[in-house]
Amino acid sequence: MPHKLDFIGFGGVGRGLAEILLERGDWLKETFGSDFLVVSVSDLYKGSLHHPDGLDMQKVLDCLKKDGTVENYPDTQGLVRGWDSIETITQSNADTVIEITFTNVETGQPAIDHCKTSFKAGKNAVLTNKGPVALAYKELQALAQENGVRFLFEGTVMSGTPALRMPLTSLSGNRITSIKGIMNGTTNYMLTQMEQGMEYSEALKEAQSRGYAEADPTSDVEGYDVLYKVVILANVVMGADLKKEDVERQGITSLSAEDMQQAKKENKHWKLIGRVENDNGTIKGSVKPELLSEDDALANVGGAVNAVTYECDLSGPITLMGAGAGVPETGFALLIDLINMDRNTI
Ligand SMILES: NC(=O)C1=CN([C@@H]2O[C@H](COP(=O)(O)OP(=O)(O)OC[C@H]3O[C@@H](n4cnc5c(N)ncnc54)[C@H](OP(=O)(O)O)[C@@H]3O)[C@@H](O)[C@H]2O)C=CC1
Ligand SMILES: N[C@@H](CC=O)C(=O)O
Repeated sequence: MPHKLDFIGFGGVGRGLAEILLERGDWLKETFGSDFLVVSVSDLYKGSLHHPDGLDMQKVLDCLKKDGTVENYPDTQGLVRGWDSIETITQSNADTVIEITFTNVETGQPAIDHCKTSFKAGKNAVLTNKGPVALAYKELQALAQENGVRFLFEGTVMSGTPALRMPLTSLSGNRITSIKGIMNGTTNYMLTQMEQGMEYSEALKEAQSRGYAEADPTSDVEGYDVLYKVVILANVVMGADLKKEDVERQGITSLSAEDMQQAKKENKHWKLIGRVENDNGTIKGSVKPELLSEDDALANVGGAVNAVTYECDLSGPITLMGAGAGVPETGFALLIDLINMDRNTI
């Protein structure tokens, strides 16, 4: 039986996963026994399609490329058009909802409701949307468990780089006492370009065109995106109950290309650093630009690459480095959750 998927939201990340499934669907079936079938795509402005026997995703992508919407997807018997996100989740025959709408840094909505509706309908939810995990992790995890379904979200921190699964699996048995890292691809890309002389606004435009930035890039440059990742790491990896209001936050908007170049002359680099620290039993989080000297492991992490160090009491510090954002990379994060779901592993 195929593993049937609803795509709720269909922007860059949705396209990333769709392209991966088209390119290596047969291989995934042969290698892992995972047979993924997209039965719905529901996007606010691009439109909505559902077919219980599956959509032709090449045709969906072709329509989007040509028209920017799925309106001209060919009619076939059984095709349903126009369902909104909630109708799709409640009425489709999918097993799993892929929640890839924008991250709302104020309320986490409508994604929190998308997750709740999925669980109550007996569907798993896999997301890269940080809102539900940062604001309602415990409640959603409990609801998923109550309904016997899975809640997976590897791509919420560092896209396809396993910043959550690695500490939760390979580092287990350690006490992780602190986490520190560069956790935003957009700003790290911008700071790297600004070090080379590019102006702030040009660097932001490039990061947006490469698919790294949030729908509203204020979230990236003002540090909200990293704040959410800090809360997720604290609560999911360190078992804390950190709230977004508890986290000190400062973004990169006060840094200019001149600041970056001046620092470089002194063999230093400005980086936007997220931290989670255990301060005598109280877990604290912060986000702010820090001036790192060359001997710091994070100083030369450039472009959209991110890196995070987990301070572990048994294994010592372990640093993970890889893509922090990007279309295929984040599509892959969804894929790895889906494969682990099929294997019944975390
Ligand atoms: N891009 C990246 O590198 C990474 C992104 N993420 C997260 O993944 C998620 C998706 O990112 P990305 O694809 O880049 O973002 P995009 O902004 O490209 O896509 C989000 C899509 O969701 C749609 N949408 C918004 N609200 C609704 C709704 N209520 N119902 C249906 N569709 C809706 C938007 O519609 P429209 O535009 O048509 O209005 C848009 O097409 C975000 O939450 C982001 O934070 C996480 C890690 C990395
Ligand atoms: N906008 C984010 C995307 C991933 O979470 C970033 O730039 O890191």
